[in-house]
Amino acid sequence: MSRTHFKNVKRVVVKIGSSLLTKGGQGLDKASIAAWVQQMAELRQQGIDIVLVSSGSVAEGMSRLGLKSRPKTLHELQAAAAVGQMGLVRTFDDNFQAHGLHAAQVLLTHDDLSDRQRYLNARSTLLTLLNFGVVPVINENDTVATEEIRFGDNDTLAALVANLIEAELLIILTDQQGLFTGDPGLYPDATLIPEISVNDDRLEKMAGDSRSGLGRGGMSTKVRAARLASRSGAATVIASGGAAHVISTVIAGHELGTYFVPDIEPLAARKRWLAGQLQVRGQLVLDAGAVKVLKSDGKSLLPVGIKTVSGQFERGELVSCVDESGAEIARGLINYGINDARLIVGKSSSEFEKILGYADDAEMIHRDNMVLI
Ligand SMILES: Nc1ncnc2c1ncn2[C@@H]1O[C@H](COP(=O)(O)OP(=O)(O)O)[C@@H](O)[C@H]1O
Ligand SMILES: N[C@@H](CCC(=O)OP(=O)(O)O)C(=O)O
Repeated sequence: MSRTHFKNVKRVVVKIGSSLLTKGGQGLDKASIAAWVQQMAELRQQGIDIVLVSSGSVAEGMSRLGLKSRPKTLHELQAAAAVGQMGLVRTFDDNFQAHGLHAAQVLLTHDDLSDRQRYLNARSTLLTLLNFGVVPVINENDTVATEEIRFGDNDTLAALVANLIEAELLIILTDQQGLFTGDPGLYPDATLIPEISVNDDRLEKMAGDSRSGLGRGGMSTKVRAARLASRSGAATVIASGGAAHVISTVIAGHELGTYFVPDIEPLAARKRWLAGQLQVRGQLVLDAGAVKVLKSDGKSLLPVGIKTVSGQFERGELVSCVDESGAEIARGLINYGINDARLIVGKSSSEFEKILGYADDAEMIHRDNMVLI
């Protein structure tokens, strides 16, 4: 897909980072917000579905509470987020109303998307809002999210939302012009990359962390988000929120920021949901034969090809499969809890009944419940 296709997109996710929204921690940047909303409103009025993923609740809460630096403890962060989210939604609501549009607040935790039923519910609610012509404004539900159930950063949340609603384009607005060959704050000679494949091995090395003290992700989570989004075929553009008419310019297909080309085979819907799971409960080390049948033959994983298992998991939970060098090959929902899995690794299915006292699935992970990495 080239940038010229962006002119025809029907569904877009726009993610705006904390550093942009809050003028480096000085309170919400209302002029910029008005400009972004105007561009989104124009697109909405042309019939394009727009979903906004907005960070900034913690940063705005810090500003309202007079906190000089991002709180360190979870309860302070959660309190700041609760205060700041009020300002955030009010500002977006006022701005969308000024264009005759309704916004809707949607707060999500990772738990909401890891449970298949809730995932499907979130999807139908978002699609219903879009059918009503509403602009959903999504953020992580910071006040209740514990480490266990959080996305961790809104770049990942935005990518999972793009997967959820099958958006064709994810636009990530940040305080840089796009992805540079290195963090421009640390490497002044770094140059902007206008276009790169989501498969390019150099991405990891180039993208670093956040240094603003306001945001959480940095460029590394944005790159990961571009990869995640590509699993449902979505293209990603990372661009500067400060560039004039940034959203409209990207959609018009002009060269701006970094375009991540989604040149991978998109995954089927259920596998996409699997690939978006973040809480990995255990690890299986596979022998070379098992790695081969998974990768090239598209088969299920049998216990006989597993060397060791580790972690704490129940039947149905997500585990990661690695080769003997530790490289991740696949992820999937396992058919046995850790205690039983330990007993049957390396064994053939004809022995399970004798070992476990019952005969169950022959596969450790069925192909339908597995996604290759
Ligand atoms: N290769 C890179 N190119 C551009 N920015 C980078 C790179 N590596 C790290 N960064 C850092 O990522 C920051 C953007 O991420 P972040 O602070 O999380 O912003 P946001 O609040 O928009 O999510 C930049 O300000 C920069 O310091
Ligand atoms: N939910 C948090 C998001 C924090 C976050 O990911 O920030 P950023 O890296 O700026 O997108 C908030 O609203 O403050």
